[in-house]
Amino acid sequence: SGQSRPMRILQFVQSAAAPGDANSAICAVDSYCANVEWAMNVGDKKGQILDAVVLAVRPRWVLELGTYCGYSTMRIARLLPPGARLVTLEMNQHYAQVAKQILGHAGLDTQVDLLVGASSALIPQLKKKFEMETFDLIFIDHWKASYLPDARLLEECGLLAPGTVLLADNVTCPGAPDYLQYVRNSPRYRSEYFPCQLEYLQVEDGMEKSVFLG
Ligand SMILES: C[C@H](C[C@H]1O[C@@H](n2cnc3c(N)ncnc32)[C@H](O)[C@@H]1O)NC(=O)c1cc(-c2ccc(F)cc2)cc(O)c1O
Ligand SMILES: [Mg+2]
Repeated sequence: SGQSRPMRILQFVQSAAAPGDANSAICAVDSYCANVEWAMNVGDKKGQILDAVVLAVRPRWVLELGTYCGYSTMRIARLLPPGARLVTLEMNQHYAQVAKQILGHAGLDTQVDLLVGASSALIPQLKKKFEMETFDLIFIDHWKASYLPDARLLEECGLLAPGTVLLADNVTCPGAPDYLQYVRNSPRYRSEYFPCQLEYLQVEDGMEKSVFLG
């Protein structure tokens, strides 16, 4: 049932997770994707690394590139301090619609602004749209070939401040070699690799945490 994988995930969350309970919605997605069908959520192992970074940064402004079904969106939003905002960008209208409903079920839609469109078109509009200056944390999890051009675009748009943390998923699998080479060799970043496993599988993956130095 459910004409798409995201729809099937949504239906399972709606049936299995307690409304308003973010942790039960996160558990429901992980349970479905670990036992029924794989999906490209960051998952619980890498998700714990994401959680630790969010808690360490205590961000006022967070940007997520690549919402998909909203799994990592939930993980971040549930840990935000009061008044903090999470802006998440998703270019696929159907995925965005599913994510909106999953976030609503989890009771997390008030902290989150979900924009539908390509990151390269939306990033230049963010300062004006949200009347903000810079992001404290950026979670990068969209097309792997877009990681580097979008990191450069964020720099050019003045959306990074000294101390801004960029956390990138999948730097090993599927991989983002040009992005890794850039953040590891640029004097403008201090970069650190967190080895992990690909979501729901025994395949090696990892996340790269890069602090912008200005
Ligand atoms: C790219 C996707 C995540 C989402 O990103 C949105 N998106 C794209 N480009 C843009 C943009 N330019 N602006 C806004 N949104 C944008 C899209 O529509 C997807 O919903 N993620 C992945 O492809 C992904 C794939 C794998 C994976 C690993 C091993 C395999 F054998 C097969 C796949 C694992 C992961 O952990 C991923 O994250
Ligand atoms: Mg990913």
